[in-house]
Amino acid sequence: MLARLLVAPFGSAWKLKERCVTTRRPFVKKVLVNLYGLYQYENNSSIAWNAQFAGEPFFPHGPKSIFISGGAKIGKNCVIFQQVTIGSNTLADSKGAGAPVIGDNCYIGAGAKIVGNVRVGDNVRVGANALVYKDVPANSVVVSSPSEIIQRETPQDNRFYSFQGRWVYWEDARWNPVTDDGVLARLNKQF
Ligand SMILES: CC(=O)SCCNC(=O)CCNC(=O)[C@H](O)C(C)(C)COP(=O)(O)OP(=O)(O)OC[C@H]1O[C@@H](n2cnc3c(N)ncnc32)[C@H](O)[C@@H]1OP(=O)(O)O
Repeated sequence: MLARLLVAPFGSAWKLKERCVTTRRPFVKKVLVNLYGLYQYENNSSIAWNAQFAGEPFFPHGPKSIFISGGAKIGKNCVIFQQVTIGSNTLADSKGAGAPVIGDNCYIGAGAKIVGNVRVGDNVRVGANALVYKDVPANSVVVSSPSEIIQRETPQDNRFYSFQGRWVYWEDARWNPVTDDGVLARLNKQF
């Protein structure tokens, strides 16, 4: 809240980020970078002030829980969902050491992780929760493991929970103790 108020005179956090880059005077730069950092902290994000963007991206759910390394380069007109990481690999002897370079018009789904010295071409779709550590050619879609159904036609009893030594279930917007002896016997047998 405080950071949002302090950022308001700059027009937006994005404009503040640009000022962090263009400001030459060291003391002013330090103040701006710290204010920008506070704003990121309040959003549970860390989009580095010196990460290079060819244009302002669109954050459909706001810049929340998004981590982008200072070494990353990102093209114009990109869409970046929440919980995305675009991160550096800083292990000196690693094959993937370096930071991602992402093209124009990319769409990066929620929770995707793009790490290390990878090139993602223009017009790429990165699926939700994808882990990208190898180059992705332009005009492609990249996803990680598909979801797998491991049981079918087996009703799942998701009602009962063990809490502080008692069995409880959630109903009418509150936790209720299990009192049915039959249910209790079954639950105690299982655990
Ligand atoms: C609160 C909120 O709403 S936040 C919004 C969150 N939404 C997102 O993050 C959207 C991210 N988008 C996705 O993940 C999309 O599914 C995309 C971008 C991967 C879809 O790309 P499309 O080119 O349209 O692919 P399409 O839907 O046709 O699916 C192609 C294949 O990928 C699979 N697939 C789709 N998404 C994923 C994924 N995230 N992970 C793994 N596999 C996936 C599909 O099952 C399909 O498999 P099949 O060919 O074996 O049937």
